[in-house]
This record gives sequence, structure tokens and C-alpha cells, in this order.
Amino acid sequence: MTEPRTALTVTRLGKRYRRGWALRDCSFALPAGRICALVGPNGAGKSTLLAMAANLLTPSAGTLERPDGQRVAFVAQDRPLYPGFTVAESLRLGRELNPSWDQAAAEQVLAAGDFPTSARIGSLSGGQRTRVALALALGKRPDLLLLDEPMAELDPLARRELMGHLLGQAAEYGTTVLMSSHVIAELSEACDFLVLVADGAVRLAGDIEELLAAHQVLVGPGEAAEWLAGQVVVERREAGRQLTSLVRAAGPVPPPWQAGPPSLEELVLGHLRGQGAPALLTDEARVNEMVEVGG
Ligand SMILES: Nc1ncnc2c1ncn2[C@@H]1O[C@H](COP(=O)(O)OP(=O)(O)OP(=O)(O)O)[C@@H](O)[C@H]1O
Repeated sequence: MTEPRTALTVTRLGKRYRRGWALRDCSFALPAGRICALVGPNGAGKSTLLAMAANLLTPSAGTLERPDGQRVAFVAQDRPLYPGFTVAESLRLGRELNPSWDQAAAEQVLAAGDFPTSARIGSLSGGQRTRVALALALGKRPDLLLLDEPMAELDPLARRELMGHLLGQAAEYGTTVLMSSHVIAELSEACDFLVLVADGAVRLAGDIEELLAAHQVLVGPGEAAEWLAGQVVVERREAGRQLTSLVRAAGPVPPPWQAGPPSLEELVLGHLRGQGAPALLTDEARVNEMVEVGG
């Protein structure tokens, strides 16, 4: 059997709560085997998107498609576990509920934790609970692993260790990972794909290298601003007489501008601060039904 090319296809997806749309007209494709960062400001709809991808929330509009038989694991932001269970009992439940259960994979995640498997979930710290939740998720041997701010409560050493372990497992088994986080530095080390949502819509989606290559950071004197008029300007900031701008330049950048590639942080912050530029999705991230692809 050939491996499915796309792990998740989201088409015109929307979720409406009583107060209004949390996510609207959201379309992108996530190729199988990629490690995807899901970023956006507070309230952008990241958790809502992840919960719909995990089948825990019904979309109000649009569709989500995944390959038949795909195994999905989800670590939600509040790490829902049974507080009265011990760690060992939680794993036993995981084993009973999942035919694909891999006890060794789950135990490896717990190995570096400083708590016994006889400990009750309710007695664990937030970071320790995260470790148990990740153990349960990896024990399922998922094809698609959905993580909502997985590293938020972990100390820096545990972060590094667990992220390294997670990436090793994903590489070994070809797992697709979609994880939300606000810590861009962490994501830039781990991820090769990006989905940026803001105001309920997808602003950027695709291979990180390709997205970075499509943008430039320009630094120049304020008088050079006129040239920007013909470019796709994502963001511009002035400090004294100096202008800094994140652009998608249509051709060579003339002097006196100094152009350089953005870091992932500059790309993300630029798109969060300046939301006027059209959305950009790379070829891999586009879904057929989309008419407008930006650029
Ligand atoms: N159960 C709910 N009922 C009503 N509104 C909700 C519910 N869950 C989320 N929302 C609203 O939907 C919007 C998106 O929320 P969501 O939690 O998906 O954002 P997020 O990007 O994950 O935010 P954060 O970065 O703060 O975790 C917010 O305006 C939020 O108030």
C-alpha cells in the first residue's frame, strides 16, 4: 500500500460559537510526515481547529478529510486525565482502548520523569501530567499527532528532552505532527511546516523554508518608502529615519534598501502585527477547492 500523501485536508472549515465565528473559511493541506507548527494570537482558533481535527468538536461549516484508518492522538491544552487513576492505571486504560497500543513507546516517555507509575494523576504537577498525556498519545502509535501547546508547562530540560524524543519517534514512524505553541524559537527547531491563523483565518501555510524564501526583511531610509508601493508589504515599522519592512518583493530590491531573509520569528511576528497582506499558501499546502491563493 502506498503511503497517503496528505495527512489532513481542511476545506473552508468554520466553527461558530454563540459569540460568533471562532474560525472561518479555513483551508489548508498538511502533507504526511511533516512536523507542523500551528501559530496565531490568543483566541485565533488554534485549539478549536485541533479539537475539530481530533473529532472532538463538530465543524459548523466546511470539511476535514483524513486518510481511511488513520490513527489520531490528541493532547488537549488542559491534559484531560482521570485524577483518581495512577499513572500505571492510565496506561492500562490506554492499552485496553487502543488495539495499536505500544507499551514500550509509552514507557519511554515516562522513563525520564521523576515520578513513579504508582503516583496518582491528581498528585502530579502540570509538567508531570503533560508527560503522562504525551506517553498516552505516543502509546497509541498515531499516524497524526495533534498537540495543543504541548510544552507550556514543562521546564527547559524536560522540554528539550521530550521534544527530542517526540521528533525521534515521529521520524522513525513517519508520524505527522500538528502542534500549537507561542514559543517560536522552540517551533523553529522542531518544525518544517507552518500554519498561521489570525482572526479566524489562515494567513500562511506551507513549508517553512519556502515561506521564508518568499519574504524579505528590508531596512532603509524613510525616503525609500515610495518603492514599497508596488510590493506586497506585510508590515512596516519606522524608528527615527529608518524604515524596516517585511515584504514579498516582486523582483530585485534596489538600493538603498538592504534586504535579508527573515527568521521564522520575524515572519510570524510580521504577519501577526500587519494583517493586511494577502494570505500565502505554498503548493503543498493548497487545497483544490481554493480559488484565491494570494502571493
Ligand atoms: N466552548 C466555547 N464556547 C464559546 N466560545 C469559545 C469556546 N471555545 C473557544 N471559544 C472562542 O473561540 C475563539 C477561539 O478560541 P481558541 O481557544 O480556539 O483559540 P486559541 O487560538 O487556541 O487561543 P489560545 O492561544 O489563547 O489558546 C475565542 O474567541 C474563544 O473565546
